[in-house]
Amino acid sequence: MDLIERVNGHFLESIAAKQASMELLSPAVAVAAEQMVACLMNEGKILACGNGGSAADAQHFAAEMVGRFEKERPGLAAISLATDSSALTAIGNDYDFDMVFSKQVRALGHQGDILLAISTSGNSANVIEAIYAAHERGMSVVALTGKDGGKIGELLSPDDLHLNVPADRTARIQEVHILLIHALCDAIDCMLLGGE
Ligand SMILES: O=C(CO)[C@@H](O)[C@H](O)[C@H](O)[C@H](O)COP(=O)(O)O
Ligand SMILES: [Zn+2]
Repeated sequence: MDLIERVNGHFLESIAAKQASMELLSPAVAVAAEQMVACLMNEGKILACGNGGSAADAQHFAAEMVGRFEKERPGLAAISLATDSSALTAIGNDYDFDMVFSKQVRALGHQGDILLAISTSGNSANVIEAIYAAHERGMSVVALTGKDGGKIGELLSPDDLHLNVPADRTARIQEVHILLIHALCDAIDCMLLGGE
């Protein structure tokens, strides 16, 4: 087996997924960034959640909000719900793993906050529960999914935004998700600080 060919295949597939996503999702990313800026300027915050690679994405996003992305600016209010190992293990152990994010949303979320829900399949039960909890709290949802959007695609409300990556392979969807997250960070900074 030619491993270089195989690696080239990953690059080509990733490029194709990104090209298709650009054509489909750029306007929705701009709207999501506008909603996030409005939320942050109104004393709101963004809660982010996901499993596995998407947990890393939630943490990555929150770090770039609270710290910085590319430009110097005051920190912005965002929390990864996938990062506190004590909360995750306590809720998972004492209640149910399906509740690890929703319990945190109910504890921390307020009307006007935004939930950034990340799931490549759109079917992770704990992310779905977090969306129910966000709706209950009067929060809107920005959902990053892939494949057919899964159950998440069906339960979003008209106030929510669905960024569904048109790809089937989890790795490719994750690669587009991190690009979408960086594009969101850049658009938020551009609105707050002006573009160069
Ligand atoms: O990073 C990867 C695969 O690339 C895995 O860790 C993956 O994130 C996990 O299997 C997740 O549990 C998948 O959940 P989801 O994206 O379907 O919500
Ligand atoms: Zn991965």
